[in-house]
Amino acid sequence: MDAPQPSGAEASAKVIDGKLVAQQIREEIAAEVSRMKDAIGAVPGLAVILVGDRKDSATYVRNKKKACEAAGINSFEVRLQEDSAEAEVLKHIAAFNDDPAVHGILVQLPLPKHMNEENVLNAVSIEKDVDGFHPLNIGRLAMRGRDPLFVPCTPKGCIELLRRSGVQISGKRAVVIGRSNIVGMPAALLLQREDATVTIVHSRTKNPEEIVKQADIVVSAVGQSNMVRGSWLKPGAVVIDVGINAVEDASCSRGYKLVGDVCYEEASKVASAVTPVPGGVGPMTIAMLLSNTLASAKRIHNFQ
Ligand SMILES: Nc1nc2c(c(=O)[nH]1)N[C@@H](CN(C=O)c1ccc(C(=O)N[C@@H](CCC(=O)O)C(=O)O)cc1)CN2
Ligand SMILES: [Mg+2]
Repeated sequence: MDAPQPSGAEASAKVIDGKLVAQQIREEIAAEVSRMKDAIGAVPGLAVILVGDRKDSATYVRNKKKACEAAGINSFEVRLQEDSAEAEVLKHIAAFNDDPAVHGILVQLPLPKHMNEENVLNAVSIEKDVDGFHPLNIGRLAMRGRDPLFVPCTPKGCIELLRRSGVQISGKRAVVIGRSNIVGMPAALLLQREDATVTIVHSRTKNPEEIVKQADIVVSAVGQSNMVRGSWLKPGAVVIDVGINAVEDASCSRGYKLVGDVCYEEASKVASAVTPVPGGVGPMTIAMLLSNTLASAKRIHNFQ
């Protein structure tokens, strides 16, 4: 899409409906899982390890399990107490690495502070690393001519949303705001692999708004509500808002509402397309996890 360029105050960006796209992808995956089961009798399996009692993590894990069920994917779950030893997590990872019914393993993040995230992520077999967080998979993402076995789900979801919305990436200027290991860095690498010219803006960047203003595609993943203003955006830019920030709102039954990093009202007057929060990138994360799990099972069973 070489987007129409909204200019006046009335202009309204296209809403990129991540919930709808994710649902379509989940249906495609369910059909593939069924085709695989019918053809070779094998069903993809996802193992999830959850440590501690964070409510948000428990919700994400529950939603992953439900999504697996709906797609016909088997799921296995291990829940450990907050004060469990790191060795306990490593023991479960080793067992899942050896289990032929398991094609994907993920450890829900963040881990409790006393655990070394790097040790834990390194322990997942790269062949089952459906979160794409193993350093070998991330390293391959960063290299030309090398392909990772898996790509992290949220950044993969951003690219898939752009692709399915008809947004051309090749040759465009992309700015990624934020440099986290799970979103910002892999998103920048993926955009670069799609032949965008990529700049990363981070907490030490001087005049971030001037850099963001040059972007045809903006991916924001910082976790600061309404940080990116309409005035930061180039008219016609495509905005992918990865931030999920809770802000107090007494009119909501749970006492807060979720907003993104981008001031949505302002952005929708300047951008050509924008993802909402909630209902934008978030649902794509789980759809991409199912996609990686199916791909892993197909790879392991040599099924096309
Ligand atoms: N091992 C991992 N840990 C974490 C990941 C990950 O990909 N792998 N990502 C996030 C959490 N996450 C999945 O784990 C996740 C976040 C958000 C959503 C989502 O659908 N969000 C909804 C809003 C949900 C709500 O109402 O609270 C949306 O944006 O519309 C799905 C998955 C950190 N940890
Ligand atoms: Mg950051």
